[in-house]
Amino acid sequence: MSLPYIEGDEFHPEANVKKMSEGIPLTDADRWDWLTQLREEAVKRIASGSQGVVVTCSALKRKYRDVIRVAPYYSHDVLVHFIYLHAREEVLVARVGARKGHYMPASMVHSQFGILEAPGKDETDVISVDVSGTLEEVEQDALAKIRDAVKAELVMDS
Ligand SMILES: Nc1ncnc2c1ncn2[C@@H]1O[C@H](COP(=O)(O)OP(=O)(O)O)[C@@H](O)[C@H]1O
Ligand SMILES: O=C(O)[C@H](O)[C@@H](O)[C@H](O)[C@H](O)COP(=O)(O)O
Repeated sequence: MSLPYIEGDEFHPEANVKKMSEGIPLTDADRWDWLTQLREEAVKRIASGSQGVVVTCSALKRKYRDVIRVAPYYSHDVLVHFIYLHAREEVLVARVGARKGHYMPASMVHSQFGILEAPGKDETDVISVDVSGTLEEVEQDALAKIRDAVKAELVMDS
């Protein structure tokens, strides 16, 4: 997509990383400043001339997504889209278990499913992508859906 990329993991404070390394799920309070910071970083990139920005993070609850959704309040021409990457728990546990050199143990995937609020039908800014397939399949599907969403937006604007 040739856009700058903000990886949410890199913005967790040390206390959050320590908790997650110990297999302790974060609380809403632990996530609040982190989500705000991700939004601020994204808005900053756009304000400094970027056409857009990709942020990856686990916005598991609707109220977390709402933190990101207020971005246009700070920078009026910003349009927010979410891409909801979903797969069955077993698939994600296996992938996280096989991942090397990351602080998050696979055991935490379960608690994340426990609090996950899958986007509702009324969250019309969400594009859903099933990530059970290969990386190539996921990439193609995601890019096709993003292109469609952008096209639909241009039609609405014209
Ligand atoms: N479609 C896929 N097929 C196989 N492995 C995948 C796929 N997507 C991601 N992975 C692997 O799963 C692990 C978790 O993916 P990652 O991108 O780190 O997820 P997140 O940052 O959302 O936790 C990584 O080791 C990644 O290489
Ligand atoms: O809100 C949270 O509980 C964390 O953000 C968590 O969801 C995130 O998954 C970890 O930072 C692990 O990093 P990965 O997203 O790379 O697995």
